[in-house]
Amino acid sequence: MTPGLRSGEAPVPLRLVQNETGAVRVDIDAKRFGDTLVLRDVHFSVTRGETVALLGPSGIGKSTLLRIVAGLDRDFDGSVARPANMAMVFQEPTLLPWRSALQNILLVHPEIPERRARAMLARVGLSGREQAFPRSLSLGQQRRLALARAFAGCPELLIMDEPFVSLDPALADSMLTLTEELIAEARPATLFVTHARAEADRLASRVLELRGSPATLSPHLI
Ligand SMILES: Nc1ncnc2c1ncn2[C@@H]1O[C@H](COP(=O)(O)OP(=O)(O)OP(=O)(O)O)[C@@H](O)[C@H]1O
Repeated sequence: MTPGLRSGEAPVPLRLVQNETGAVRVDIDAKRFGDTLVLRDVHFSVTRGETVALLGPSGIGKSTLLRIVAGLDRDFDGSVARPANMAMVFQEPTLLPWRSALQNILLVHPEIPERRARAMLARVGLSGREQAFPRSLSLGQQRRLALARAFAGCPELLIMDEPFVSLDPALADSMLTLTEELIAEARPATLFVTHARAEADRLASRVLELRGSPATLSPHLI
């Protein structure tokens, strides 16, 4: 029997389909690494304009879940329906070191006009730094550039993996405010991982928590 299924149920074919509504539908029956079952019966949706925080202890499977939702890991039992236009923000800014701030946006979004890339840089407070290389930017500026790049393509789905971790409190606060504003403008379906309950309470309209071994979802209303 396919793992994660109850007796009598038909196996769900592995598929990753495009969702035209801008919403995300996640149905993970099982995710294994080798013989180890990491995720079991993880089912949830995120609608367009909704921000959902994903909490859980270290090593429980949060990043694994994000990678499945993003389509980076297709080796699981179940299905994910998501919009095609997606952006990801990681703990590290993951910028191209030998490209200018402007090129870091345009190379990822060849479809947008240069004026939009410049406008996004201005929107995140990097006006005048268009030709700067990432290493000449402060960590806060690099994170702002990563946000500008994520939002430049008007994503329908935004996935963030601990985007504010290891920032000093003042910088984390200003990044949170900027992210809140950008999300309010673009209204993507947003799913983000955090260890900080305060971040979840501030940004998210709903909190999901992974618990147990193998991990499954325990929903919380806030
Ligand atoms: N590529 C892999 N191969 C084998 N095991 C893996 C792989 N990636 C993750 N794991 C294991 O899967 C489990 C979940 O890992 P994951 O990184 O998703 O946890 P996490 O909740 O994001 O942790 P953290 O909060 O520390 O980042 C862990 O036990 C990890 O060791």
